[in-house]
Amino acid sequence: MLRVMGLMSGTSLDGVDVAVIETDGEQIRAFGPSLTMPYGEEVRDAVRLVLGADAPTPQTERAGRLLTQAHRDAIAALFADHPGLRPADVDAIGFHGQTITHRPQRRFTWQIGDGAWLARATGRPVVADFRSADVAAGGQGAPLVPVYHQALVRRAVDGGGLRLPVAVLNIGGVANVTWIGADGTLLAFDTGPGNAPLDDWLRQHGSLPFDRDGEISRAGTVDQARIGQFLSSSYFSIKPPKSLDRNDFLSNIASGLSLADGAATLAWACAAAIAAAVRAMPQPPMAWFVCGGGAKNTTIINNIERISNISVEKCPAEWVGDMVEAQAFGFLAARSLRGLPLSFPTTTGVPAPLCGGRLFAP
Ligand SMILES: Nc1ncnc2c1ncn2[C@@H]1O[C@H](COP(=O)(O)OP(=O)(O)OP(=O)(O)O)[C@@H](O)[C@H]1O
Ligand SMILES: CC(=O)N[C@H]1[C@@H]2OC[C@@H](O2)[C@@H](O)[C@@H]1O[C@H](C)C(=O)O
Repeated sequence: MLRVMGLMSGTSLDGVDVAVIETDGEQIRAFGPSLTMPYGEEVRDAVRLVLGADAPTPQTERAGRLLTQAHRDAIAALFADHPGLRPADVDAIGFHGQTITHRPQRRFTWQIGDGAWLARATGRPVVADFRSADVAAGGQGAPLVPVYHQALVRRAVDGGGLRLPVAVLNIGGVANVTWIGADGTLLAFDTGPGNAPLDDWLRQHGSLPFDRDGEISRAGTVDQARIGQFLSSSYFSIKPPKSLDRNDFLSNIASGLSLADGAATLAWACAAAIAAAVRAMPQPPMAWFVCGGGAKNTTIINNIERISNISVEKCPAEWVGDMVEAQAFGFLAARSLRGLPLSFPTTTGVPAPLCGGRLFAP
């Protein structure tokens, strides 16, 4: 068993999640401490400036440097909060970096962040660059979390009380789903926009970072004509596996609406895209389990239940919903070190199960 630390900086650009787990890359033995360190405006602005970049520039260098330093600071904060855990107790760090551009159809995906620098700064082996090998082999490069969702679900099934098939949702900036069948079959893909268009809408029109607890979207009226238009996007008829970049769906479906009606329409759009995902599954899931920050948006959660007619169940407490992605990159680091596959034909569309990640020694 390894003790690994996973680091995730997701598409919502809210901060770095750090989580420790004990695993051999197949089973999860224990969950360790975790924390979120929000980004300061300097890092967030530097990253926003380079979203969509496809070649290195002084701006991408700067964003990568600030981002990596913020990850080092988040790691230091975790050790400071947990003096019983020393750096030497961590066998490896899984460092996702920050996706700034994701164009798998051009075999291009770019996560900024300097794995070599982080390995030197922490004195620990770092596994980074998780998506490139998959994209180079013709896969979508995302989602990569499904194999970890599978391990979580297996543990919960063994513990009793969870019946298959289930669907584990991650609602971050973009939303993705992992369907797990009774025989362990995996099917995974990005369902559509998550919180990103809603966050952008509230930032631009309400000077708010996000729709806390779904309060603003709850107060508005959904514009169903715009939802109809949104659901006619070709993305929803593409067969999975499929993946998205943060800004593939922008907040312009809300243009001209009031703050609350725009928020209500965007929160419905996120849920309608999730409900539409059931059509691609071999069987409807018995329940949704929702991770990621969007799990706290009760409007989105209620909408998912209403549109899909499938209940959203509480995740087992040990999962720590906000930390699942960070835990996953620790798990993927362990798999990478053991040469186990990270992606599969049914999760990224890669032709055969494939390992990935690049190891940086300290
Ligand atoms: N209390 C809350 N109420 C409503 N929404 C919330 C709350 N807390 C967080 N969120 C939403 O969750 C988002 C952050 O989610 P998360 O950290 O899972 O995303 P991410 O990891 O950056 O994205 P991705 O999974 O796409 O890479 C915020 O931007 C916000 O929209
Ligand atoms: C290219 C990229 O970074 N994609 C992210 C993004 O955020 C959510 C969704 O889109 C998912 O496909 C993926 O992240 C998770 C962690 C994954 O790879 O499973």
